[in-house]
Amino acid sequence: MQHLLTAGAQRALALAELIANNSNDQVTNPRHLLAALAHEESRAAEILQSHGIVQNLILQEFELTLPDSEAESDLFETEVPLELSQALYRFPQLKDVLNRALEQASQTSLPVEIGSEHLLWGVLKTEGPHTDWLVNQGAISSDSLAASFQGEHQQAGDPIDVDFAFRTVPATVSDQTNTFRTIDAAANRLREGLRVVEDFLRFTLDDAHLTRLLKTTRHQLTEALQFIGQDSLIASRDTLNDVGTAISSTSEFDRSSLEHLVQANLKRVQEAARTLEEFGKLISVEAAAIFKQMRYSLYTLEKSVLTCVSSQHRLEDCQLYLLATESMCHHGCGPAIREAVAAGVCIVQIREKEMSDRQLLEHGRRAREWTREAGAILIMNDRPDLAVAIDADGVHVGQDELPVREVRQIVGSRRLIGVSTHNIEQARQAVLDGADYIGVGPTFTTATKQFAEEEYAGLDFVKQVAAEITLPWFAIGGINAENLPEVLQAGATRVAVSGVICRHEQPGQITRELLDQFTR
Ligand SMILES: Cc1ncc(COP(=O)(O)OP(=O)(O)O)c(N)n1
Ligand SMILES: Cc1nc(C(=O)O)sc1CCOP(=O)(O)O
Ligand SMILES: [Mg+2]
Repeated sequence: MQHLLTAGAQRALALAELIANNSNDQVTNPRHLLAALAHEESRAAEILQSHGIVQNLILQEFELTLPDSEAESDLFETEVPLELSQALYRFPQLKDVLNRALEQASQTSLPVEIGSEHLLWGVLKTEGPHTDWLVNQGAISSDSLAASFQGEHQQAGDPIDVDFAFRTVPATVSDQTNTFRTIDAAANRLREGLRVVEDFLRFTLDDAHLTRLLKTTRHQLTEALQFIGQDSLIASRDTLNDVGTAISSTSEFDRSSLEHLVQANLKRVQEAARTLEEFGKLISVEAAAIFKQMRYSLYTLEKSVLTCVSSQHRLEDCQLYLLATESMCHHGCGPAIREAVAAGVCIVQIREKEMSDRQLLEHGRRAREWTREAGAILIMNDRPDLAVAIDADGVHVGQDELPVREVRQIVGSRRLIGVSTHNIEQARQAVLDGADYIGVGPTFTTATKQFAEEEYAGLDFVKQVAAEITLPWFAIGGINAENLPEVLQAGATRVAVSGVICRHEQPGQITRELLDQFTR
């Protein structure tokens, strides 16, 4: 439910803020607001004057000063309607005043915007030196003010100059309470679900990148709830009477694996975010917008977490990846691929830049046979369409080629999509885009592909990825039997090579030498 403040009430709050600043006070308090309410020709000022209380008296009593006239005239420029939740956020020390003002504004049969007279009511209802002083000074208290709201002007049908503005949305106090209760319950569900997912990311997956993404979601929740008002949520909480707490579905206890558990909790937090978004719309548009963003982040997180888990299974024993190019091999690709997979390479990429589509199709079909016989994974470089045509297990794309989302449309959900990355931002993004594995390089100088000097990402990039990414990744670029120990030392557990195997007289033998190093 949104509660707008009338223009007069907004001006009073803004002026109170200026008075606080001018008086070197850190935060705006009820005395600043009282001085502001007495200032302009609003209903509140009228009421105060009718009790003999004028602005100068307040300023003197509480040693406050007004801002200069230029700053003050800026207040009349305010055009954007201010919502109660925003005011609560902006004026934390006026929280009680604003909540009291809302209570009073909600007393009428039709909901009203919160006007200056409601703020005055809130000021009078909030204990402090100002309430005692007001009683002594002009015998004005919340009780004496009650009449102004209850009968007088409404019964007379005399629309005296108040800044009421009637709204057409029906609202009852009980509707409000129920909305807050719903939001409170959904926020708790979301928080609990996020905690389960976070523990999985930290202790099972041990993924710093995804853990950070989850933390951002947690901060978004806190930020959005500030627009709603924590106090309203706690005030509306009624756990004993919440029928939901007594219901537990059997599916709640049906968790067959860690993967299932994390997926169930990711679904739970998405549902909670949707509830927050929908009910949040009734309280604050800002909060609802943040809840919506959260929901999308949670979809991305779900996709990334599940892809990560499933790719780790699919590429579990894949330490060495061969990029095979016909022209680089001594006796053609066939012997190189067959020998390499027999020696333990478990993933092969067809990387041909010179072949026509027809040649590539034929070559790809042969490679499919060689790899299938050996139980190895086959990836097509650059061409999602040909990956499908030869029934490859996946496709590899670079930063300038089709994005993952488009490639997925072509290759379907089961085929692997690999993405080349050359810096940590690209690596993080590839994880969020739904890549099944990433290439991380170039690590060392290579004769296989041309890179400018500044394009070499080196071992530092390998170390960065090792520190935060658990989606399977392959260090690549100039890796050979001599420098492989350094790459493994930097944190790589998987490596992709081309020249070192393709250009070798005995591809099987060098494959074994490379693989031996993983077990040392
Ligand atoms: C495993 C792996 N990593 C990186 C690449 C490089 O791909 P890309 O940047 O698209 O360059 P080309 O190989 O297409 O020249 C790769 N192919 N495989
Ligand atoms: C094709 C390719 N892509 C790279 C990248 O960093 O994206 S490095 C590279 C060359 C890999 O071959 P070799 O093992 O012979 O150096
Ligand atoms: Mg490419």
